[in-house]
Amino acid sequence: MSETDPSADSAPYVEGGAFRGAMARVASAVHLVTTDGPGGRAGFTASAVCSVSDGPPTLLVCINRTSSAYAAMSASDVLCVNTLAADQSDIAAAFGGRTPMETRFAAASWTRIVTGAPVLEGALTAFDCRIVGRHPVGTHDVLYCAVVGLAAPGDGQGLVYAERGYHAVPLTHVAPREAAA
Ligand SMILES: NC(=O)C1=CN([C@@H]2O[C@H](COP(=O)(O)OP(=O)(O)OC[C@H]3O[C@@H](n4cnc5c(N)ncnc54)[C@H](O)[C@@H]3O)[C@@H](O)[C@H]2O)C=CC1
Ligand SMILES: Cc1cc2nc3c(=O)[nH]c(=O)nc-3n(C[C@H](O)[C@H](O)[C@H](O)COP(=O)(O)O)c2cc1C
Repeated sequence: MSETDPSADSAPYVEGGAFRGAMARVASAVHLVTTDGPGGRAGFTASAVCSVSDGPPTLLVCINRTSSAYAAMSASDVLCVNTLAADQSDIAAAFGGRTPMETRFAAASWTRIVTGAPVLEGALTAFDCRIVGRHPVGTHDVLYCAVVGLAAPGDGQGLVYAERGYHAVPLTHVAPREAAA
């Protein structure tokens, strides 16, 4: 474990509930992170996904070690980040917990491209990845993912999660004041 130790610093962590309350204000894209490997087929809904670098193309994914998908993700070298479209909140809910894995996957159609990880048909876009690093931080593991395949991006609207609910991205362009002048 290589967490920052707050006792080595003057400021302790804020309380977890206050942190989650603040994070509820932060709108995030919604993804299904899926795998298929020695631990079987598994997937979970994730908002903690981030682009790390384009050289080489790398994403990070954060997974709670209590997740029912954790054992399969740990046993696998591959995963796919399937970014959801606005009309896919039902499948986000299905992969968001307390649903058996086979029921989750039965809720949609799947394909495979490079690694064999499940690629969601109709996703806004999908990043097929090899897992190249794992780093525990608190309750979660951060997975570093080399992007080795892309599914053709759809032309729909994106799905975002904010204020504890799902919303469509209207893509209303807002120009900074100086750019508009
Ligand atoms: N990064 C994660 O692990 C996330 C987990 N969730 C799960 O979904 C449940 C419902 O979430 P909400 O309805 O949004 O209400 P909430 O009040 O539990 O969470 C509000 C926000 O805090 C963050 N968050 C929640 N749980 C977290 C966790 N364990 N680790 C890191 N960040 C976390 C997320 O940004 C979330 O949107 C959560 O209790 C959690 O189990 C939801 C979003 C992100
Ligand atoms: C919108 C949303 C975003 C989520 N983001 C994450 C995430 O980034 N990482 C994570 O480990 N769990 C995340 N979760 C929670 C998992 O999808 C899932 O609920 C959790 O792993 C427990 O599921 P289980 O019943 O399969 O154990 C999120 C849930 C929702 C609804």
